[in-house]
Amino acid sequence: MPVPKAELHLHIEGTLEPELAFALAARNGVTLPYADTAALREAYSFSDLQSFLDLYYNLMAVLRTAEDFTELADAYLERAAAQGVRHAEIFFDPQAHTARGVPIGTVIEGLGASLDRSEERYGISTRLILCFLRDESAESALATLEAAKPYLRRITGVGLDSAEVGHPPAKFREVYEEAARLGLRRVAHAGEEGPAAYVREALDVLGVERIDHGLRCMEDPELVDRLARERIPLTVCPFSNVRLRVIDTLADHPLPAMMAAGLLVTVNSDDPAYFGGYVGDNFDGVRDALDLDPEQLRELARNSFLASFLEDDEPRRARYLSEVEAHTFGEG
Ligand SMILES: Nc1ncnc2[nH]cnc12
Ligand SMILES: [Zn+2]
Repeated sequence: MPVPKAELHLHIEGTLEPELAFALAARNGVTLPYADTAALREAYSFSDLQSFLDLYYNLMAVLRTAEDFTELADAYLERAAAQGVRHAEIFFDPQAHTARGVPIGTVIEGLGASLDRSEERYGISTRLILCFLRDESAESALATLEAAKPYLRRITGVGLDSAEVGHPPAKFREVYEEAARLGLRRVAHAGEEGPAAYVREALDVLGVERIDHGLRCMEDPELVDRLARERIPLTVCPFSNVRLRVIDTLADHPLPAMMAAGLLVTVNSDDPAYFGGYVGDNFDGVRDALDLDPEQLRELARNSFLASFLEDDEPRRARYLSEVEAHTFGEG
């Protein structure tokens, strides 16, 4: 049995498996530039973040109706449940859909229909985090937040993703200020390909409560001390880091060094359909490649709930944490 865990860094569009992509393409009359699922899978060889993003955005063309988004989320939740996920805080990229003429309401209500029955069907509590594309303009991010206002009851927080280098967090100061005024939680990708300075800026200028990835903080010991002291969670994605060539191999991953430095790190899957595994696979991968012992794995699982946005339901968080403490580690 896999250890109970929360997944806090998961792009729902990154769970689009080739089989579902082809099924949706057929249903929606979209032609994909790949002969079949095997040919598509062969394209999953990336040289960096941008080479992945190009394919990731192109494949979204198959997502058109609310039902498509519902099916996408259902498929993720079913897989996540099988890997021990009890709570999921799910990113989505509205601008990638509105740019193709899919209304934001279609996206949010489609995802929402799946999330509404997630607990009952899959035993997973959920939150939704709206991400701004940092390679689009600040004005576009503001317009996206404005368009999301009728749906805010479904949205817990905002995030920042897409091509990092050259798009520093400060570009989005205004939209994060507005998100804070609306009572939204704030996170941002930083220090994935971009420098440690972007991590600092996300904290100081955007007021984020969690850093997504954050790996490159390790180049700045003062920043590491601060992140540890302030208990700022880092949502690390080991398979993603290897596939996007942020690190060479899993055995080189700084995860153990991050834990030893006292950082509140969590393990996540990022875009599991593209990077070779879901969150339980990432746990197994780091366990094997980095020789993590059961107490380290328990710490990672515990951290996932401590770092989650469950402040509105502390009894639930306490229940999940006691499941972690009661877990017996065997092979998983
Ligand atoms: N790993 C990642 N980094 C930045 N943007 C993303 N969008 C989806 N996955 C991403
Ligand atoms: Zn990500």
